[in-house]
Amino acid sequence: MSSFQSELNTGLDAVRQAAAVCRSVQASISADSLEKKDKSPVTVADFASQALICRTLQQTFPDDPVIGEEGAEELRADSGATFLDRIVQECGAVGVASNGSEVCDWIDRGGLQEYRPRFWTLDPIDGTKGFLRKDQYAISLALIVDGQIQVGILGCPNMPVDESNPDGQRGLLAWAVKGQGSFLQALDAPDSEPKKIQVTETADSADARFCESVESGHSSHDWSGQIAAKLGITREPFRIDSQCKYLAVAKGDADIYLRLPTRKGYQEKIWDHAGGILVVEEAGGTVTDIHGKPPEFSHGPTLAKNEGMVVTNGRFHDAVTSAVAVSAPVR
Ligand SMILES: Nc1ncnc2c1ncn2[C@@H]1O[C@H](COP(=O)(O)O)[C@@H](O)[C@H]1OP(=O)(O)O
Ligand SMILES: [Mg+2]
Ligand SMILES: [Mg+2]
Ligand SMILES: [Mg+2]
Repeated sequence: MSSFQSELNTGLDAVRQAAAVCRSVQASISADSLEKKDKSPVTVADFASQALICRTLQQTFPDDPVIGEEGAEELRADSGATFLDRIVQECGAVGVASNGSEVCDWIDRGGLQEYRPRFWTLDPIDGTKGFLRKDQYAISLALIVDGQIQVGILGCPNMPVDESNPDGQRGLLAWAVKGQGSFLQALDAPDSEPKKIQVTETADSADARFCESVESGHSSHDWSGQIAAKLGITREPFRIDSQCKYLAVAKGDADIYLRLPTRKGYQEKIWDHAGGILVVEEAGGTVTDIHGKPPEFSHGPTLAKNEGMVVTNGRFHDAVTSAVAVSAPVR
């Protein structure tokens, strides 16, 4: 078996199962809970997704630690009992019978806080705001060995299977193993032939389409506007939530993804990037932080030595980081 095949297959199974839970919970969000800005659906889905993925990883790789976004502390408190019941129910709905204490133990398998030579990192729902708006979100899982991302997986349950038909079938699963390319499959067609994906061949940055966060609190829209002007970009930004932006670049729907810090001192979390980065790099793209430095996955849960992120198809990466530098606001 070629390298990391077992890790990849286990990760793909885990992400498919988590996607089923996320979809079922997202479908239950009512207009009423949207109106009330009720955050409980995303809380239930976040925890259930992390529980199921950590459970699957534990079964196949019992010695592998996980740096996951969530922890079960609040669920173990008396005030968490109602949530915990709902999470147990959601796990049951995808065929995983459990009880509250098991679910909490699975979630807390994601509690590694420091660097290890081999670990997984998991964002059980990336883009919680998109999830609540019934829009885009991602499930991101990656395996890091000696500081290098070796396996990256993105589950994107709401991404259109055919970009030209946004109202058609939805749900994509993308993955990459280092050195083996990036692949894409419809989430609901696990037996279909995976399609190799490639970034665009756009050579002039002025022709580029860039994507960025919907939320201006997560990535500065003012700054990206100035960068676009410097690069001569006239196309409107493609705003989507979550690591779906990495997928958009990897499969050629966009040429650039900018993540620009809104304040000094924010440390990006490794689970917000690891899965997406490998999928872009193996599709031929380039990823650095805003200073042109490669992301460093050897400092625990955050990218402590990096700031923001710049993702391109690799044709004009230095021009983009230069435009970022010359237009940097005083922070
Ligand atoms: N101040 C912030 N700056 C950057 N990212 C943030 C900030 N606050 C939350 N996030 C995280 O940004 C990501 C969403 O980014 P985007 O806006 O591109 O969809 C999520 O990982 C979200 O966490 P979460 O995983 O809880 O949703
Ligand atoms: Mg996230
Ligand atoms: Mg998250
Ligand atoms: Mg969160």
